[in-house]
Amino acid sequence: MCGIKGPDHTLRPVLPSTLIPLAVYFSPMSPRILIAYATKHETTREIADAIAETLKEQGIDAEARSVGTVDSVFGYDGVVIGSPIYMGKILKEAKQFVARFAGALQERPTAAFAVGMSCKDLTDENCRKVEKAMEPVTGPLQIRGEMGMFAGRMNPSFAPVIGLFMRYDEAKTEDARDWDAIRTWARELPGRLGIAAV
Ligand SMILES: Cc1cc2nc3c(=O)[nH]c(=O)nc-3n(C[C@H](O)[C@H](O)[C@H](O)COP(=O)(O)O)c2cc1C
Repeated sequence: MCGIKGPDHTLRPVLPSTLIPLAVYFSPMSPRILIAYATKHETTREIADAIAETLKEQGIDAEARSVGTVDSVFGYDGVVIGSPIYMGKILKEAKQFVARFAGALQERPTAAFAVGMSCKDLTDENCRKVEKAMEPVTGPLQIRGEMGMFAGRMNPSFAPVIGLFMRYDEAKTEDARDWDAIRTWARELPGRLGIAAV
């Protein structure tokens, strides 16, 4: 084989410069996954960041972005949509994201996760409430595999008025995020989306 010695003393093949753009075009690229999140108090953003980091460890080109900053989902091989739940509903920004990109989202594999204090105790009733809240995402899209249901973070400052009407255990300061559960779910995402790392 024709080759030159690289600085690390391994043989490197020589490509005529005219073929380099072709080689770049055909070289395997890392699959790209978008984690599009809505948030009011950053809890869900931090979860989306942890999911992106976990995917990157698997060789996936993952990007966590607030739903409002996404102009297009073209170029992504899969999309994950995450929202916190407030008063039994997901944030309107998450609904708007799904409505805005519905066509393109239906053409690519999608996964979803919800964040809420009810996810601390996933009884059948709480699961049903979370599933109901996520219907604006799961209804129009073919969500792959199990939806992530992650306990969030609570602070009375999140709800200065409504907080007065919450039970003490619902309104107290608490970070109930289970990072192991979040990372385990994220590690299973490529399989769920049918995307293989290169
Ligand atoms: C006013 C208020 C209402 C909430 N309602 C719900 C709810 O209906 N179900 C639930 O599971 N969690 C509920 N939560 C908890 C939030 O989902 C939790 O604080 C979440 O971590 C917030 O995420 P964010 O920081 O990304 O906005 C509520 C929190 C507040 C402050």
